[in-house]
Amino acid sequence: MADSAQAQKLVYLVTGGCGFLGEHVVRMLLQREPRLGELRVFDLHLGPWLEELKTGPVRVTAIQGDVTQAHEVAAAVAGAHVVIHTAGLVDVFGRASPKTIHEVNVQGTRNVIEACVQTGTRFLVYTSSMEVVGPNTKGHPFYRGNEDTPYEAVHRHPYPCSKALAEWLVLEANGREVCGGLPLVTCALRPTGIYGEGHQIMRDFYRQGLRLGGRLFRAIPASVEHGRVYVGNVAWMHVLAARELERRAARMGGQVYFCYDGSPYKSYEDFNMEFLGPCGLRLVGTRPLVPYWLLVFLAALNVLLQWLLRPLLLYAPLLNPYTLAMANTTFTVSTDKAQRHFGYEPLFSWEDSRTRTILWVQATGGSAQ
Ligand SMILES: NC(=O)C1=CN([C@@H]2O[C@H](COP(=O)(O)OP(=O)(O)OC[C@H]3O[C@@H](n4cnc5c(N)ncnc54)[C@H](O)[C@@H]3O)[C@@H](O)[C@H]2O)C=CC1
Ligand SMILES: C[C@H](CCCC(C)(C)O)[C@H]1CC[C@H]2[C@@H]3[C@H](O)CC4=CC(=O)CC[C@]4(C)[C@H]3CC[C@]12C
Repeated sequence: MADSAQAQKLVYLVTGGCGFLGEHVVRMLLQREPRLGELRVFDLHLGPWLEELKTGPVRVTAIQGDVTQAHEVAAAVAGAHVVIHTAGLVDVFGRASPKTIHEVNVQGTRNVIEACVQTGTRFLVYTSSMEVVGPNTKGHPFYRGNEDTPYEAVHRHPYPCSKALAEWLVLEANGREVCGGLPLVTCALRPTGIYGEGHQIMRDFYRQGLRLGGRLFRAIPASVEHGRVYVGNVAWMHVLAARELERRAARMGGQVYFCYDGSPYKSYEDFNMEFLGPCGLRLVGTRPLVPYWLLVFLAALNVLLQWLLRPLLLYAPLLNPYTLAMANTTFTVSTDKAQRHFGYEPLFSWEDSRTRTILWVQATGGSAQ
């Protein structure tokens, strides 16, 4: 009895813990992981909100660091039981160079794996992405697919290339002997497009709509389905996967899981309107108002402008050939693998997820926060 009361307190490390998803993972761990003794939050940029967490019963350690620096990662990992590696450079707009994206997403992940091996940390959950699968460069639809659905995953863009390589490294590391002689257990979670409180792009669309007099203009056919998942459920899935990796190592080790919940299948724009509509915006047009060839032209023009303006300023609009292809290609998942392997059920219903997101857009959408 004394044993269970004093059950081992665990040290968790969350890389990228101050990002959009990372903050939700941090807060979820504090709320829902009873065995948590210390929570290390590692990020290039630490958020001021971390301070308020330091007053609770769990020791919260903020570590400002860079995943590309192996020694900084090793110092943060040393003594941790579990690592949740969400840090990443999410850039599909040409803000960062391909080299930087590779360094952060691939070398950063390699550093995390090597740190686990060197310091004896046995459990690693990696935040991968739907993008390691697709949409591919050929624009093939992936319609309600699962982890075993055959799909030609071909990428050229630096972001999906980096995520695919990093995911491969993580899965390949499963079973490696860590310091102390025990095997490393890893798995990768693949969110589709995440939404919820803190989602910058949602706020950008809201502000754009306000500037356009409360309207957004349909650019993508309503029939194109784009997979979305609520950030709270993605965070919960990370917490649960991290918890269950030890108990279900044989089943979960080296596995990939799409992140899913009850969010409806809709086009990217119609889905956003679920939140932006109640905030007073409307989507004009039942069909795209701009012909597709013109969007393709404008996307190509944006690439040219980005290149021409680079010496003067960073021009990185939302529309480019890659984002257009992403929004214009059906990619949705339908799976229960996480439920079967580690008992995942979404923590937030669609109604909750929607309400929480609407309240957040209303509260912060028009402000500079
Ligand atoms: N936002 C989305 O829809 C999706 C995101 N993902 C993945 O989820 C993870 C988190 O993404 P978001 O929260 O959306 O992005 P984010 O940009 O809000 O968070 C990433 C965090 O990583 C940190 N970071 C970046 N470079 C770093 C470095 N060199 N060293 C230490 N920390 C560094 C950033 O400061 C940031 O706090 C990423 O790995 C991303 O690839 C996967 C699927 C969908
Ligand atoms: C910004 C895109 C929408 C632009 C619409 C247009 C061209 C008409 O203005 C977004 C469409 C799809 C998004 C991506 C998708 O949800 C999957 C992602 C997974 C990740 O791992 C990171 C984020 C993202 C690449 C996401 C980024 C924005 C879109 C391209």
